[in-house]
Amino acid sequence: MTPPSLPPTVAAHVPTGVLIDGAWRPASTGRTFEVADPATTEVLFDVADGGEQDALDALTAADGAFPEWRATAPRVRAELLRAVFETITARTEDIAALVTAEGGKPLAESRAEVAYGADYVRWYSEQAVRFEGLARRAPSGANHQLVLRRPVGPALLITPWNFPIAMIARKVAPALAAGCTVVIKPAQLTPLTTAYVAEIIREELEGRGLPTGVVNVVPSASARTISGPLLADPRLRKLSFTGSTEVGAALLKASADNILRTSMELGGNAPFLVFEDADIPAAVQGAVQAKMRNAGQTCVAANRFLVHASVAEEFTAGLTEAFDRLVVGHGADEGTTVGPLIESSAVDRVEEVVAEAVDAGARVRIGGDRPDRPGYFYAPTVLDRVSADLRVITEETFGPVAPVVTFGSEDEGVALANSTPFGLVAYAYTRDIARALRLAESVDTGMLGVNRGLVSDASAPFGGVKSSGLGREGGEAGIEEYLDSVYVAI
Ligand SMILES: O=CCCC(=O)O
Repeated sequence: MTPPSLPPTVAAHVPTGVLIDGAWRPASTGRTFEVADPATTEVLFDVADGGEQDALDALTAADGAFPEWRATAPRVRAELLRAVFETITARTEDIAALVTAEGGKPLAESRAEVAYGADYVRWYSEQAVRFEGLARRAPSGANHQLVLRRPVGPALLITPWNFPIAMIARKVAPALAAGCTVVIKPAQLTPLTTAYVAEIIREELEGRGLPTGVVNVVPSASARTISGPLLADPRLRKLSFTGSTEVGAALLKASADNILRTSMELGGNAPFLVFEDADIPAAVQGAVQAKMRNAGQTCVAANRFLVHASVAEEFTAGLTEAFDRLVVGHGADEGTTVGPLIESSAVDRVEEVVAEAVDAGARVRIGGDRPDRPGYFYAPTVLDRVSADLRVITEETFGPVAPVVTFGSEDEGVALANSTPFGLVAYAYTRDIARALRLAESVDTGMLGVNRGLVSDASAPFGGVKSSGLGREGGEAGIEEYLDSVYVAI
């Protein structure tokens, strides 16, 4: 069934099987699972529910293709990725419609995500020919040292539902550029965009006579059914995962037996600090961007607004007015600026943490309820008088809720910012550059936005510290995750 949000011309080109060694086929289980539009709850597609046999077949294909793929000239890999970038960019409208249909985000955001995802592919097409090695005389003078780089091997890429093109692009592009082959396990809730992009890569591989097993895709309703046998198989050499800290920790344990290389992009609890010297209208604008991208469902979403007491009312009133101007609706409707949450349980959770805050004395400045319409919506919400020990502050809300907590000094603000096991991103608004540099030293974070509500950039190292993960995606660092060093003493 194709709802109006997904043009039939796009729907006709979405593969719904498993992709193994260059061919789409039904799952070996004979089962399918449903993918629905979160704005209407209508079912879009039945997708192959891959099982253990599909996972192992995909790894066999990736392992079989690896020797030939790693031996291709870097320029060949670069040109393949460049062609994929061009095709994704040319098909922006189709892919954006798909992102909106399965994930709910407004079309303008989906277009931005397509450009962001394509940018990873372009960046790694450029990096594919620029691996850094080393040649030098040993300090003893007795010999020379060469350090060569080579791909780690077949990689399992497990992606989340909230950015179905950007998250796969930033894993698959550096993997392919490095010479690795891959098995992709897309998110159960949004597997369609990944399948569409994988088909673009498959066509390019086939058209250039390159090994067809380089990219394999196994959708499944059970992530563990796919990851379990693959992590236990010594042919797999690398795991890259984006998702919750809880699942990431379990995957790290499962990766230990085969000593896998791992990259983990996990949960966050981003503080958004507004100091007394901040440009408040700019801070409000940045806050809307940092909070409301994908209706608050991003790992880099500002989760806690920590505001100096002297500017708290001006900031909170400005944020309330800005939220009042947002338009909640179906992402494909003209004018929508906030789409639905991904599923019913996500709305239940947001409702629960807001109710807990209100019971504890928080004040609802705007929102605080579900709009009266079908689909998984929650109203953009601003809360103030919030105590810092409530779940709306201590846990990642993953919804359109902005709780405001006040502080009295820079030290107190930093202490509040650091009072979490997470450290993915932080945002700070201040006119004082010395303070901004102090924050870069004192806030526990992998990324810091200074007077900016968005840090994501294909050419920059994205990743966190503490329970927010291991490794970096994007930039020069991203390809390192897929490369080993070989030191040669001559
Ligand atoms: O949700 C995680 C990734 C978001 C981003 O790359 O900006």
